[in-house]
Amino acid sequence: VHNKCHDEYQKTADWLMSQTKHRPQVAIICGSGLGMLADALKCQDSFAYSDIPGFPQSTVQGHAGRLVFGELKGKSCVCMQGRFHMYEGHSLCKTTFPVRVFKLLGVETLIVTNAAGSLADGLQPGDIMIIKDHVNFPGLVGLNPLCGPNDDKFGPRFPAMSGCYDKGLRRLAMEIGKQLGVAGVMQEGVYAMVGGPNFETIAEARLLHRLGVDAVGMSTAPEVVVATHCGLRVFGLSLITNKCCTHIDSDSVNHEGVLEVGRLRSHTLQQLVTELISRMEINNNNTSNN
Ligand SMILES: O=P(O)(O)O[C@H]1O[C@H](CO)[C@@H](O)[C@H]1O
Ligand code: HPA
Repeated sequence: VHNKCHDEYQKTADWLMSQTKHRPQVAIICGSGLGMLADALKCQDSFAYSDIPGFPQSTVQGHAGRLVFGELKGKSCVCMQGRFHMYEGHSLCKTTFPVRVFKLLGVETLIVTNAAGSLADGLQPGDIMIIKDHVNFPGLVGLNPLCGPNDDKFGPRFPAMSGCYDKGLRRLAMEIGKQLGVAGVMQEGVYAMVGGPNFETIAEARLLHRLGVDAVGMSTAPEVVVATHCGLRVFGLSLITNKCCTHIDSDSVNHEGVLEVGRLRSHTLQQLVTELISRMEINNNNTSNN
């Protein structure tokens, strides 16, 4: 366990607030190949992760490694173009570092996105799965970012995780999907995080299927656990980029194919996220000074 102390999150938050006038209410974490979600932001201030004190570095193709602040439909946002994964060798505390920084910046709602493989018969590549719940496999065996001394300033020792994907936002997203004419490729489902970086074996994919998992990936759960612990409202979506290999003659999966589906679906995802942010209610009084 490599816990960070409160001061380390605060230092990074203070540095960011000294560099930008934006005071974000909503944070977005872009999944593999989904960095274009930041393109819709107006009046951008952007920072390379390598320039931000305390920030880890992105090492995965399809994750640019840039933090972008900006306005979207009257709301102040911050967007991570590139997330951190456990398989990159980061401690879980590092993979989730930005989430607590967002909390200190005044963010109220976290939108997490990811690329994921489908195990459900009804989910095809290109479909959008609204995450209704998750199975945190690394977490179940103790690989959890909340392990170690609890920081009571962020949240309780034993946080509840039932209901961590906000029901109101899920409902709103489905409604927006209908209005955008993409409801046919949208459904709710359960996401499971595995450690990666290898894609699943056939036996592993079959096991996940039998366990009732709809989509699988190598991220998201730790970020959502840390966000829920510190009281952020969470919305999550998976872009289904491939079917998991459940038979010897299934097409095999590769990262290039994963990124390609992201490119094909970029416009729809951008519309969906933009509308969701535009129509979600924000309770705090934080507004950008820009
Ligand atoms: O979860 P994101 O970051 O979207 O990326 C997914 O895509 C990559 C594999 O192609 C893995 O990193 C997996 O987790
Ligand atoms: O099939 C997959 N498995 C795990 N992670 C993934 N990320 C995209 N597709 C997959």
